[in-house]
Amino acid sequence: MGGRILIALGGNAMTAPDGSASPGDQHRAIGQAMIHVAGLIRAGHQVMITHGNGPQVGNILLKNQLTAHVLPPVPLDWCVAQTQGTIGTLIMNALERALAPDPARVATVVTRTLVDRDDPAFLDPVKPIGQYFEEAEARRLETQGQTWRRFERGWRRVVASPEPLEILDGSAAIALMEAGYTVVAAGGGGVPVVRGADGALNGVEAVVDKDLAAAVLAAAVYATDLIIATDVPNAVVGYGTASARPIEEITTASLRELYREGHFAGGSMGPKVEAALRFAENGGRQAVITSLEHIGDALSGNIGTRVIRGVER
Ligand SMILES: NC(=O)OP(=O)(O)O
Repeated sequence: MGGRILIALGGNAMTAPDGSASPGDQHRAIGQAMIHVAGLIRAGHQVMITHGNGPQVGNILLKNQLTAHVLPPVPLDWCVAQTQGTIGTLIMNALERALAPDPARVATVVTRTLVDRDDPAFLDPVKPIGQYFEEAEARRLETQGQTWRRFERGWRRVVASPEPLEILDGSAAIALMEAGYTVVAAGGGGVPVVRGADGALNGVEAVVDKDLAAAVLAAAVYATDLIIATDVPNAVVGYGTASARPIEEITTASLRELYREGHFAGGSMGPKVEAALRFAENGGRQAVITSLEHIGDALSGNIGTRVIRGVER
């Protein structure tokens, strides 16, 4: 029997290479991703899956806006919950297909993530969601109170992304896993909620970063390994420069130093590196950042950026 592995699936596992998220694109990408996940399950690992939702939640929000004249718009936390249901369903179908003819037990847990109402992130939206637009359209939507930022590929809406403090439904995920299910949990970073003075939970308008939520989930479910699947085989030092080099095995101390030096872009590799560091610093056996097609081999020791706790000797 192998370890208990949490796999965090990035956008390329759920959308086309250009980031478009049509139903066909999502079926194809998830179907491909689950072939790799099935390899880990067949190798005897207990697998839990979490996933992003940036393109999907942005699309739902846009539909809200376009239909506001006929239907009451729903809050952003509801949109996140919808993406957990849709993407969870696609993952369950695709994983069962990938494991056939072996029997598969797969379940998705609608998962809430506790955040702090006073998190300064609510005043500084940085999380990109949805599709890329031309500047003119972004500027027009800004006049309606939205925040947009320019990225390499165009303009994208950004929303608040508070720190995940606790995965509130981690115990349900563990119970299902111990009953033999492959569990999908904390999709899209989890549905963000805050606790009121009376102890009651309420949703808030935000999208939690799925990699940072994955680090919290991994600790909550006692995962031995965290695999962060993305679209590049390794994190890179000096990305975009002549001296760029891929990072292979690295200690938390060395990677933390590179992180402080600003080698990893916010909103892309930055949160993945931070999540890997948090997991390994808090006692996880190893965190691996690698491309989707390599996740089946990610535990063999020669693939991706492998973060292990410790300092260089
Ligand atoms: N919630 C989230 O971080 O999703 P993406 O990884 O798709 O941006």
